[in-house]
Amino acid sequence: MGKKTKVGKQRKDKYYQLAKETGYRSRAAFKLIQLNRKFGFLQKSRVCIDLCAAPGGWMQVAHQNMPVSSVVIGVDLFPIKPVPGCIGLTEDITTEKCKSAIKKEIKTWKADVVLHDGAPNVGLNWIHDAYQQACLTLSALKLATNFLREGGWFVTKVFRSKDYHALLWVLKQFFKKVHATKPQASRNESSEIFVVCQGYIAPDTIDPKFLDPKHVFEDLDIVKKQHMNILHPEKQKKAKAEGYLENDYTTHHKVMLSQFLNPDQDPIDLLQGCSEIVFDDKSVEEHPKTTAEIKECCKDIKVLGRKDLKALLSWFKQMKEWKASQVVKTDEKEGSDDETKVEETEDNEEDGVDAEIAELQDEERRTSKRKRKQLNKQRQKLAEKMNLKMVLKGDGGPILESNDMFSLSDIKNADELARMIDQQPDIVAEASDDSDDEMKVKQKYVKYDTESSKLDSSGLYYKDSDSELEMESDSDNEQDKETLAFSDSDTENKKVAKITKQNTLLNSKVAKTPTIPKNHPLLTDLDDTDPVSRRSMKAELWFQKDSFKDIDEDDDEGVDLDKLAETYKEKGKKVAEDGLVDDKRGSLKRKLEDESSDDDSSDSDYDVEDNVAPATGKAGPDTSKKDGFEVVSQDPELKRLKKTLKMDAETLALGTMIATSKKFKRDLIDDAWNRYAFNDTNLPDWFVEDEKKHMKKPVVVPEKYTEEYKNRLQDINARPIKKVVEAKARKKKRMIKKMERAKKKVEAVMENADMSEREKAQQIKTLYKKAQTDGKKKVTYVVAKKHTTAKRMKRPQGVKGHYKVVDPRMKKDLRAQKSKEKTKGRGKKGKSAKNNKSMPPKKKGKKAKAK
Ligand SMILES: C[S@@+](CC[C@H](N)C(=O)[O-])C[C@H]1O[C@@H](n2cnc3c(N)ncnc32)[C@H](O)[C@@H]1O
Repeated sequence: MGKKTKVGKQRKDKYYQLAKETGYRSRAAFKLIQLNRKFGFLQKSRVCIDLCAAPGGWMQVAHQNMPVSSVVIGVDLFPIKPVPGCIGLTEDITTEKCKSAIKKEIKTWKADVVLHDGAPNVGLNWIHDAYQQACLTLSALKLATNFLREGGWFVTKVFRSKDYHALLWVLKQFFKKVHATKPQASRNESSEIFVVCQGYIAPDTIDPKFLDPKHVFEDLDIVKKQHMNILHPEKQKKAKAEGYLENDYTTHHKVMLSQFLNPDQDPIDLLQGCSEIVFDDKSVEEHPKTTAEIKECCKDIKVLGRKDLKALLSWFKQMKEWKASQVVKTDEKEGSDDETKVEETEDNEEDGVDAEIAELQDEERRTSKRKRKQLNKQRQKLAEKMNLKMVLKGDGGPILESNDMFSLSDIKNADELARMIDQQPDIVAEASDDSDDEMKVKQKYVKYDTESSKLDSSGLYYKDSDSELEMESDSDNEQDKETLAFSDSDTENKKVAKITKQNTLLNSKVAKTPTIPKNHPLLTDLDDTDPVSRRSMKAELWFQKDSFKDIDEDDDEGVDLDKLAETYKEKGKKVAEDGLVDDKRGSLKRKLEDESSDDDSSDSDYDVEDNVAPATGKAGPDTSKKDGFEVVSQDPELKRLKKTLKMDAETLALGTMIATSKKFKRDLIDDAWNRYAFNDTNLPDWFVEDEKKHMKKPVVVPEKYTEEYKNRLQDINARPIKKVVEAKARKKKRMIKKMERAKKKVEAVMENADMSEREKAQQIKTLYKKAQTDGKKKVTYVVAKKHTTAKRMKRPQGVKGHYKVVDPRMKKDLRAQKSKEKTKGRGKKGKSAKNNKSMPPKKKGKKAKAK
């Protein structure tokens, strides 16, 4: 199109704009970019000839994509404005002169790729233009055959016209693979397509007919062309002097239509020697598909063109099929009359059976679906309950507890209970370690039904066989726990409320079924106010700890300190593992608090009737015994003690030493008393204080013992708290998601053919940059100079990015506010409240809002 500068509105599409922006000389450049992206022919090419190259868009693309110092020769009717690193020739590609001009430039080299985007000066009519273009392509191919190396590429523009297939056929003779494609940059309304030919065969000699438009585009059928041999034109089949067939002395041969419609006959073979087709079948002749045109074609086969022959062949095919269907129909009709009746009855019977089977199958499917649904529902419920710790693993829950198994109304006293335990094979009772005369029964495991569900040492049910369901719900449990822990949504709360309600109802149902008299001997008041029993209970509680379990009375008299240190290490480890050392704060205090709250909850789990220590290993000490039962009392004093007790490394070490060595313990107690201790009352405060300081021998815990605890506590304290870890994990997750989103966007950008590489790179950079920031703009606050308003201030030196100019007053105010927040709550409550009241409310100015 060279100098043709007519630019219609329609031409100014996005590729036009893009070409302007990116500096390509023509929008056609994007077509080559897209073709090259698909086939990658430029990357490995060293020599490229671009035919019809003006204004040079393809030359630019070729130069950019080929290796450095490659040769690009552009040829056009019109002079090409020099493209850096490329050679431009002004020649007509259809001439011999052009060939020698290229030869001059290319010397002895061979081209790796020949491009052709030629469009002749057109305008007469479309058919003429298309033909001209096809001829130009043949000329380009001719040049390509001169300069291409073996295995080289030829890329050409072709218009879809009647000559398209002929052209494609010729191209296929010269190249191993021929791909026809229409790049995005090519307008849809344009009939141009691009043919990428791969792997030039490079024949030694080429029959000039292949490159002669007159011959290639002649209206002759492909069968004829196939006699042409591209590699060995001399071997082309010459028409043999076959002579006449016997009794056949004419060149005009009539063939009956029925012969063509014979399924065993190949119509192409028949067509070879046929001059006229005679209709001998009325039904075919009258068939709607037998058009007047077909009838006309049948009259003289020798004058038919490719198109007509094709139409004729397809008509034969259709007629053959129609004929075959006709035959089948008549056969069916004949046979069907006799068999219809028999078949009908059989069919009816079969249908009935089928329907029945289908119905049964349906029913079965529905039942199994219902069952599955129910099972899923049960599983879900169980998982929810487990989540709320209403039921523990394997806990059948209160529903399973049968009244006849353990009914308080049936048991009047401890003897009765003992008797019942003896009678009930399901209940396994274990006698207490202290074999008192009184019956102290610690029910450790209670089988409460034949399904072997048991109570574990902590009084919780478990099942012997871990069913699949349990395994699932267990894992679900872990997951759901987290969900519940972080979920504060209404639905979750409602769910929890609903389940709790259900459970309460169930509990109450079980508990309320038997009517128990109020003055039942097993019902005891938990609030034991007797201080003596409380103290003894405390002591009992203390000595029930695990640490004292393995201690024999006087076994450790002669224990040496080294041995003690070893034991201490072992024990220390166990203590830490057991969670005596709080793994979050490094303080035992919280752990103890948790324990005490657990106690609370477990206490509250029992109804009044359940005051009887119900088979829990954690049963309290036997302080008050009624009818031989241990009574667990709530001990507020102990709770207070636990709460206030601060366990540092030294105390923990001391505790372990006490627990492991009787001697050490006795010495410690001995040292706490002296002969001057009289337990006097009403002493002055200063004296009491002094006594505390000086009247006891200070306990020295060897440093090496405390060290380990210190280290452990340090480790624990160094750990970030759970909420921080969670927040960090959430942040990380957000970042990962962001990056994934950015990646997707980057992929989209990479696939965008409308953008240049540079634009893509820029956009990708910004996308990643944006993904890496946490979305908050970093704002630098700059304090305004005196007598300058914020608006007037220019960007101060050294300040990059987003900045805000703030008033100096505001800065001071904010600082004051911060320090006030820090000191909030210090001092006496009453006093601060008073002060707050007396302080005037702070004004909320615009400046404060700005922050
Ligand atoms: C569509 S333009 C080529 C655009 C070119 N590929 C580019 O990217 O800038 C077609 C070119 O074919 C050229 N052309 C047409 N007939 C030609 C011929 N016989 N010999 C050489 N060039 C010819 C025209 O001058 C016109 O510049």
